Amino acid sequence: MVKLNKQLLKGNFEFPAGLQVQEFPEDLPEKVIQFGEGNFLRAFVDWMFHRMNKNKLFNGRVVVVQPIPEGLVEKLNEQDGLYTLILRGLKDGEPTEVKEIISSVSRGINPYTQWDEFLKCAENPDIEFVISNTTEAGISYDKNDSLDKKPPVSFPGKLVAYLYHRFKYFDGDPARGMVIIPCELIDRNGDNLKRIVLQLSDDWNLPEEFKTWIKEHNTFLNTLVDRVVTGYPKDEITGILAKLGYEDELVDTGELFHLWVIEGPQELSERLPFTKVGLNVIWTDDMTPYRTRKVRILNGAHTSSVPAAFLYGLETVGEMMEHKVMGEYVRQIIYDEIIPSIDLDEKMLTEFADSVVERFRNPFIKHYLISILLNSSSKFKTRVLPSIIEYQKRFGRLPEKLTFSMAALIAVYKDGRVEGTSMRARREKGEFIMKDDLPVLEFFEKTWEKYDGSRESAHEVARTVLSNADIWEEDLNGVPGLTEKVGDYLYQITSRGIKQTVDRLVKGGVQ
Ligand SMILES: NC(=O)c1ccc[n+]([C@@H]2O[C@H](COP(=O)([O-])OP(=O)(O)OC[C@H]3O[C@@H](n4cnc5c(N)ncnc54)[C@H](O)[C@@H]3O)[C@@H](O)[C@H]2O)c1
Ligand SMILES: O=P(O)(O)OC[C@@H](O)[C@@H](O)[C@H](O)[C@H](O)CO
Repeated sequence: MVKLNKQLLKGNFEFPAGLQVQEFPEDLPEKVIQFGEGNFLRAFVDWMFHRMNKNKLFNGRVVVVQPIPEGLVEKLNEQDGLYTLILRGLKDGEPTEVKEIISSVSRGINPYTQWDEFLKCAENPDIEFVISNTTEAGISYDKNDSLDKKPPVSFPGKLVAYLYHRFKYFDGDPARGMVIIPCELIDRNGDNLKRIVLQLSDDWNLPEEFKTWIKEHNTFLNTLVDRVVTGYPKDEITGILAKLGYEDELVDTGELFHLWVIEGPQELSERLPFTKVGLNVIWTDDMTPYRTRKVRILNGAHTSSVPAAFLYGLETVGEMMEHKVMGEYVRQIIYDEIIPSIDLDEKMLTEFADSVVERFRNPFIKHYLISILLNSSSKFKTRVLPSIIEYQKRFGRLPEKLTFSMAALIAVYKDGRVEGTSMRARREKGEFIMKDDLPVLEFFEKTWEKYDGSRESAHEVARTVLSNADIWEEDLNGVPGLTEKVGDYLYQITSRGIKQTVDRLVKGGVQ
């Protein structure tokens, strides 16, 4: 089979009907440097730049930097930055599939083997924007990082190296400051990235003038992204490629829905005219309500329902939503516990929740529970725990199902064995590989080893887990009633099994 690359676009290859293909944009300059080549950015930001280019609006391309040693830039370069994006869902009630070859990526750079090439991008005056999505783990301060490492280990370290090179090359020219737009799903991603960039600049004794240039002439924006991206469609790839007629190792899939909230000055919306091509991008001066709504309802519902659904034996979000018990469990969690815990307009929250339920039910995408389970402990802290704590404060009692969801998450690690950097764990249906931070996996392995099957021992597991301030940033045994309830649920899950426990919980029978 022929491979997707620019020759294919330039030649007479007969692309299948229904696939949108643009002329290869050879002459467009690179205007964006992007840290991260993952599924999400390719199905979201790069798709947006592509849409603008198609409408002759942005007229620029994205040079993609691989943030860690392993990644996809080699494959990206083999395909001249091209890949096929398949978006699926209901549009005006009709099943819709949009297939398109995305051509906004100019090339990929691996800074581990192409450090000079990476720095050369800092010398390019056309490159004005930095985009990133390096997972929640990416925007973190590493005090051992160093400018002498080529490249520095962390993403913020690489960004400092880039900005410092630019600062020196353009002699501190204020006009060469960058607009930095992170997409990581952490609270106030732009503010946090800026804080770490300045901290590293201090640690590395970089000149005061550089730090002033960062503060005064570079803009760090806070953003919130929303689109379910299901990535490479491993189950259906043979059929998809047969229909496309060419080989593409970077096929990406996701839902039709998208929303990008950017907290930033209106004048930037002129330089980044996403809305002019109908993209759902909101420029605002306060993204907090959007973030609270999305992270607590959509991500919170995922993170609180997936452990139980996965232990139950289900595989995808779609299956979970259509399941008689689990589907009801998710709805009860959203409407009876998460929404009442949030201090925002209830009507607005309910409308958003309705749309989330519909998106979760999207029958045209396969969102695997196991991929949502990845790094669940840190996600639980930011996405679910605030709902538990705030519900407790508002109503003087714990939300049953969210509290149970904590026990279900702890139960996922039961009898798991750490192997290398992941854990071999077991549900009724069979073995699976659980991925989380290594210290977290080791902690759960050790904690469960002491379990003897008794109620007291289940309470001890709950007490030990809740006391781990490295995971929760506080000792959660201080939350009234939490240890007791989580311990009870752990005992029920391990003695009766997950199915019976959830079934009774949903029908209001467990206590
Ligand atoms: N997939 C979705 O539906 C979706 C939707 C919204 C937001 N997100 C966010 O996007 C993130 C990435 O999702 P994805 O689907 O693109 O995953 P992916 O695995 O395809 O890509 C992950 C990217 O992060 C980089 N990365 C991983 N660990 C890193 C580290 N420690 N330091 C620096 N870079 C690191 C990788 O190099 C890669 O570029 C997720 O963490 C999620 O919070 C995903
Ligand atoms: O991508 P993660 O692993 O951070 O979280 C899993 C899902 O909750 C997430 O991908 C959502 O589908 C997404 O945030 C929707 O915008």
